[in-house]
Amino acid sequence: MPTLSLQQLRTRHVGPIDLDIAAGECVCIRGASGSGKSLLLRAIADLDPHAGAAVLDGRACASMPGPAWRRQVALVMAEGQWWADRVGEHFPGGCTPAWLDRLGLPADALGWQVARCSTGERQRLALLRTLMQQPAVLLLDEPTGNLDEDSTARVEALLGDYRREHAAALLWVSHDPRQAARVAQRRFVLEDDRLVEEGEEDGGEAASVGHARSLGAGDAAW
Ligand SMILES: Nc1ncnc2c1ncn2[C@@H]1O[C@H](COP(=O)(O)OP(=O)(O)OP(=O)(O)O)[C@@H](O)[C@H]1O
Repeated sequence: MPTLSLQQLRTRHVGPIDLDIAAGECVCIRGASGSGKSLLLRAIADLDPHAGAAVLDGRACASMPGPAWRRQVALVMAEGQWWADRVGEHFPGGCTPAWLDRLGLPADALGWQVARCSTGERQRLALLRTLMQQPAVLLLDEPTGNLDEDSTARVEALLGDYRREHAAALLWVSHDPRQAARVAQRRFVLEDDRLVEEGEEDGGEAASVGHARSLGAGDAAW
């Protein structure tokens, strides 16, 4: 059974989409600016109007309250949302220095005022905050969009470890085809309101509409 299953999912701009993402699999979506990638992630997180169904381990989104769904199917937006002044107030369970260090953040970062954080610091802290909740699915909206090369590598490595250690399903929106090739087992482009699967590295043509196969043994390990 896939971890996340999108069944005839339609948003204002996209669909219907059928897509299964297996436990431990990363699927990347690229597409032109304005093609509807963020709206698709927001619909899966049940934050925007949509038709069709999103199903987590056999349980439909519609069968549970939105906050409970989003604890398991977590949307990570570029800079996150911040409701308190101090960074640490957004980490109710705390965060060890080791986790902060993995993203190149100092041990005292939880004591910072949110207002002083740079865009890239907010992006990394928002990601860490979400990982602390240990969601089964991560909906990642350009998670390295504001980051330099070193921080991008750190985020990619951390998310790779999280995916493997938690058998998490990742749906990763990126504008960078090289990043998509590095991090994802399957890659799609959002074109003409539908997901078109990209061909393999041997130059194969874009293959199919977003009906998914599950991650199989021997798929690329990242
Ligand atoms: N609340 C809204 N009402 C009407 N249209 C909207 C709304 N929110 C977004 N849109 C439009 O929907 C389209 C898709 O937006 P979306 O943010 O999903 O694009 P995107 O593919 O993520 O783009 P980018 O790569 O630039 O982030 C855009 O044309 C946007 O203007």
